Amino acid sequence: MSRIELVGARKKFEREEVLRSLDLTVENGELVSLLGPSGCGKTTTLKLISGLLSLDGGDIKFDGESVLDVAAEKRGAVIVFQDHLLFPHMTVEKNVDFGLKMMKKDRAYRARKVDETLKLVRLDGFGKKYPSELSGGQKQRVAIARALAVEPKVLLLDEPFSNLDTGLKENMRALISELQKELKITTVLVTHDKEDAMTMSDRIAIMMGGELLQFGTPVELYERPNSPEVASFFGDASYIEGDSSDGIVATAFGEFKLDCVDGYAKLMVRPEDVKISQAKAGAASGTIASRRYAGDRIHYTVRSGGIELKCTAEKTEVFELGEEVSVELKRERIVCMSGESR
Ligand SMILES: Nc1ncnc2c1ncn2[C@@H]1O[C@H](COP(=O)(O)OP(=O)(O)OP(=O)(O)O)[C@@H](O)[C@H]1O
Repeated sequence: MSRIELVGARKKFEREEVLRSLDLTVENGELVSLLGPSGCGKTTTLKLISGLLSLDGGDIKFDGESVLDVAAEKRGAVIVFQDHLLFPHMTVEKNVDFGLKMMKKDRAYRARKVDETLKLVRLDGFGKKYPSELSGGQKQRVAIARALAVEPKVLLLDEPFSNLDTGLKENMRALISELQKELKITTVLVTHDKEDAMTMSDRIAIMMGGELLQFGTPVELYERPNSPEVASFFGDASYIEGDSSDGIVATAFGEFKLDCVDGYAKLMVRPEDVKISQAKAGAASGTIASRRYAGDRIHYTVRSGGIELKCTAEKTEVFELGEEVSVELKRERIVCMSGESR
């Protein structure tokens, strides 16, 4: 277990500045996901933590001590890449034993550890097989066993589920979450899948263009995103403009008590927090512009003035295209986007 700190971390490849002063702390035993679009610097960050790449500026600390002068193999951080890179000519056992052998552990210890780790990833009985005899999910588990066998301080996972189909992905997510909690191992997971991030992480770091957009728990990021970019990572959202004065924001859908700076305000609301009902006098209204049946729910868009609001309704709440409806926003769920200008 280690606490990882990136302090003003910078990395350039030729002229491309991939990381611009990244500050990020992963607490002891925490699982943090790095989530962001392709090319935003997630894998680069993992490689910097592991020591496979070196920084152009800033610092990386494990438990408060800089590791910049510590070679990759001495840092105690292992990376599992998406393509799992097992040695094809070695059995599962030998693959898992590889790191232990490098560490010059004695034979009895290695045999016990290989056994123990294969059990941990539910692969007991597979030791004598070769990678070519395994499924994608099993190979991935061998790769994880190989990483865990050396008892790393830090586990770094680079898109570990991207080659797996949905069912297998679920199993792997559950397995990794379980192992991570059981072993209390500080883990950084790189993913571009919001579901991986949401379901597995203690905290999620949203990266874009080499910068951290927001860092927080899954609930914070879903319910209190600090920008439309972050909001859009975790599903649909609608935006309403308004004027803020003394903590009250006036909009076409009513007035809301919100902590926005005075002047122009941009509010975000999730589809499940937009409530539509039969038109009634005195309420804000709109017309149904689209309807999409989704089995257990119905997705609507409601047009009001120049605004389109997305709304997720119960399957029993059936409205017709063009029908006029009343629109109500759940006040406590509205978010004021900071730093937005008209
Ligand atoms: N060794 C390298 N040499 C030159 N450029 C590189 C190198 N490694 C990465 N890059 C560039 O740095 C940028 C960030 O790459 P990185 O692999 O960190 O992104 P990522 O967020 O992990 O993306 P993905 O989700 O596609 O894996 C990309 O533009 C990539 O082309």
